[in-house]
Amino acid sequence: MEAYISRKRRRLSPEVEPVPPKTSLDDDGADGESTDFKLALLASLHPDKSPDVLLDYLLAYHGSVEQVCAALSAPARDESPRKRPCATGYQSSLAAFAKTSDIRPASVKALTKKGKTVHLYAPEDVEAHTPCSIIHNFLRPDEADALLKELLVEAPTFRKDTFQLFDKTVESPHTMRFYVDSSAEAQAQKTEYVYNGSYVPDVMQTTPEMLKVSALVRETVNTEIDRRVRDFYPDGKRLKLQSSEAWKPNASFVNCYDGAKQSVGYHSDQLTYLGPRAVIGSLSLGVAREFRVRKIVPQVDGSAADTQGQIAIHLPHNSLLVMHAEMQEEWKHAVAPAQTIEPHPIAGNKRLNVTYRCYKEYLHPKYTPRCKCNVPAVLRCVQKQAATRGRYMWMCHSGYTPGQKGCSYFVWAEFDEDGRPPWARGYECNCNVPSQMGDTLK
Ligand SMILES: O=C(O)CCC(=O)C(=O)O
Ligand SMILES: [Fe+2]
Repeated sequence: MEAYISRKRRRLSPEVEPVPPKTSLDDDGADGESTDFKLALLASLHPDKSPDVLLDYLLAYHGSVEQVCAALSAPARDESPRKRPCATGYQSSLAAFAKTSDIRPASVKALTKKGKTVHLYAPEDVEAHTPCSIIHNFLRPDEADALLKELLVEAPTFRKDTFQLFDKTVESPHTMRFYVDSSAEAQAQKTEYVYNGSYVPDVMQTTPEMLKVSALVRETVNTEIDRRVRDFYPDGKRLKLQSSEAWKPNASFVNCYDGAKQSVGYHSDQLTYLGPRAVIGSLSLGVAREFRVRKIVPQVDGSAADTQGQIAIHLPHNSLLVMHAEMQEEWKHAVAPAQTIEPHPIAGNKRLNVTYRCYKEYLHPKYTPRCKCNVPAVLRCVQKQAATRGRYMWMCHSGYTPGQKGCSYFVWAEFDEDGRPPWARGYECNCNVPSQMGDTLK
């Protein structure tokens, strides 16, 4: 359902984003050396330091052996690096190297450089350096196992997401299914909601364990949103266009990754039915995998974008990752293929993932603009082009899928401070702020 596979885009109009430059972020970096090699080098230079300590330094200095050596040779610091936390046996924390106030996202310096991957394990590092927060051991072990078992029964009938790219049918390298909370809603989804220009025939009603867990996810995600706003956002206020209503999941994509090679390419989730500044609660079960995120760097005058590297967040069994309101518009995420995986006692080689989402009634396709092909338009946010970055547009679904027949329909989208469109109940005209869309929406 999501635009999982990275691809070049055809240019629609000067207002729409240009073709992004191709990037390769899966290697070990511009200097070409692996972390193991760097650790071996550091160990030979600093035989008095344990590999754990050297790894912490390497992470803190973005993989630069030179900077680690300089730091280790400098006179002793007052605050020596904190002992590694040991919740999962392999966790490391960057927090020992920076005061908390220095690493709030508002002031954070780029943690990564182009071509580098920084691995984060500790919740305090994840929330300081990415738009996500993570809760390990989220459910009681028996609850997590019950949900996992239920999903393992469902998973063999999941399908690969497909869409048309020129004359080819492209498949995402994992399987999935979409669930909604009632059978009436499942029926409506099949006949009313459009994804990548097509109806989705395979929508199911949320299973009993998923529904039970949904209530727990709801409570925790709302708490996490409040904490994020209070501790991380400017002036402790919600982001502009972020809904002030409580987050209430009513739909979910369930993903299955069977074996190390199954994956999802870099993408942002579609906002068409979630609205601006959407929050998603993503529960991982079974095999632990790496969730990679990278910030989208604005492109000024055709300059090279994507100059930052990526951050890998480790998602063990029974962890809840909250993707906060700044995630979909400003970052991309992926589940990378793994070199090796550790089989899970119940799931074997499979990872199951439930992404709980809040579909907004006012974004039902009966209300949203239709393109000239008479198909409900998709909602997109300009991510790269610096001049229009952060503005939303309704456009023909074909606009982002090369080779798809469609029209060039495009209008800027308008929302009030709460992210509600003009036709929603409670919409408050942002009359005292410049319009999001100019005069284009009829
Ligand atoms: O498997 C995951 O953790 C992420 C899945 C995802 O990105 C999605 O469902 O949109
Ligand atoms: Fe996603």
